[in-house]
Amino acid sequence: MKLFIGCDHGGYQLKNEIISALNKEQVDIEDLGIHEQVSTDYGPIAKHVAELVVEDSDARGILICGTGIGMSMMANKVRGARAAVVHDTFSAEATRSHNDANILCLGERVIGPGLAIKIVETWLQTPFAGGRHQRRVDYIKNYEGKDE
Ligand SMILES: O=C[C@H](O)[C@H](O)[C@H](O)COP(=O)(O)O
Repeated sequence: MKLFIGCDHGGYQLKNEIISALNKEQVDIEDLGIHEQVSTDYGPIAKHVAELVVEDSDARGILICGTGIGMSMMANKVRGARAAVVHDTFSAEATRSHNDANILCLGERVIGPGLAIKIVETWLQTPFAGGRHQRRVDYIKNYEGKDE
């Protein structure tokens, strides 16, 4: 699976810990920065990751800032992006199986690395369940006028 990952300064340490923890044989990670701990606006990073994710239906994205919130707000402006802020494993599973989220947003200032890595693993491993959820996700897709 192709995985695009990005962060601002608020998520820089957690991004590096997640990259270190992931199995590189299972995920092809592309780190879109930032690459040093300097104050950085989250908007352009979120836009970049989201645009790459929506171009490839098999790709996923992870965006990390202080809270995950700014990243999710920006990413969800990109047509085809379904970004979700998640800070527990139940929601990590649900946002994949029910919502077919293609971008996971995390807040380094909200949770520790142990839980964050568990959330990422759960989120990457959980398939979309389809069925009744397909109709609901299709409603979102139809609203934004994008056919996938
Ligand atoms: O949603 C926004 C993110 O959490 C940012 O990482 C945060 O707002 C950055 O704040 P500051 O510039 O005070 O470090």
